[in-house]
Amino acid sequence: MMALQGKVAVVTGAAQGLGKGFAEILLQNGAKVALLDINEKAGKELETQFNEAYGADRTHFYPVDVSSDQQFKDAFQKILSKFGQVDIFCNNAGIINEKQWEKTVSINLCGVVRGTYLALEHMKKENGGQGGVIVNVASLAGLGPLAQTPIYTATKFGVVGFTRALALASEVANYGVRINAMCPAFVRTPLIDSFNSEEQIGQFMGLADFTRSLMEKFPSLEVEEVSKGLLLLVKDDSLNGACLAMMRDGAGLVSFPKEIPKTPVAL
Ligand SMILES: NC(=O)C1=CN([C@@H]2O[C@H](COP(=O)(O)OP(=O)(O)OC[C@H]3O[C@@H](n4cnc5c(N)ncnc54)[C@H](O)[C@@H]3O)[C@@H](O)[C@H]2O)C=CC1
Ligand SMILES: CCC(=O)/C=C/C=C\C[C@@H](O)/C=C/C=C/C=C\[C@@H](O)CCCC(=O)O
Repeated sequence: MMALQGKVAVVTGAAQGLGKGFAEILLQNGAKVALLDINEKAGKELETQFNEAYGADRTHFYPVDVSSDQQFKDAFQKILSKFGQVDIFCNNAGIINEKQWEKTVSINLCGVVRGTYLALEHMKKENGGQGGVIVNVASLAGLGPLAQTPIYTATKFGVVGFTRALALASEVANYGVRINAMCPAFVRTPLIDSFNSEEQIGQFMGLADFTRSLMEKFPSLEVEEVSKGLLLLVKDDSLNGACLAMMRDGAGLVSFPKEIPKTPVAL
């Protein structure tokens, strides 16, 4: 198991919700944490709160829009200057917006790719790196479709596929970096009310009742529960290419079929 004492972690979308919970559990386990978020006010407030709670200079906030290549790269350089290294990188920032769908793709998928590649270039042994672990936050909607949010679903399937492919590349090329995905069901954060918002859901507002039925089938998790899942994926150094599915009735590592299950058809 990876010891976190003295390790340096980066969490995107850290100002609230799951990212805040992930940052806190990493601090509680001895890591230093760089908080990245587009919400500067909330990020600075959280930096103060965490430094008071866990010790001065254990946390630093960096205002970053993960859809901006330059902002992400600039922040990463500042993090290396301040902390000297990055051992853990959690790509968590994400939105639901089916109307501004290119924005959703740029944040949820492209933002994860940007963060992953920044971390990998720094961590991989062939570049003189010390190795490390990257956790990409997908969703259960990256394993099973959410009818009301086809674009959000597409981005989360993309995060799962990208994470699994890069984990395999890391294994084959011996990068010394583990890359895993988190696939939680509904979690009690501000994001969960998106399905009621015409501004975010647009043409799919009529499917709100279907989502409500799904929320009965998959009752909401608490941030604290999901944060324990993050800690597992970070600490268990046997896990690479793992997808942790998390639902109220329990969590488990997804077993992807070696063969594609199919029903034969006559062509
Ligand atoms: N809440 C839920 O039910 C579930 C959420 N997830 C995923 O977990 C991640 C976090 O979601 P929540 O904490 O629930 O959402 P949230 O809306 O509470 O927090 C998201 C955070 O990301 C930040 N953010 C948004 N756009 C950004 C950008 N362009 N650059 C940097 N930061 C940005 C926001 O300012 C906010 O602090 C997302 O990727 C989401 O898809 C996955 C499964 C379930
Ligand atoms: C409708 C989307 C929305 O507005 C609210 C989303 C809330 C949280 C974010 C999302 O990541 C949660 C996804 C939970 C998905 C749960 C189940 C689906 O994957 C359907 C699985 C298909 C099935 O087995 O029924």
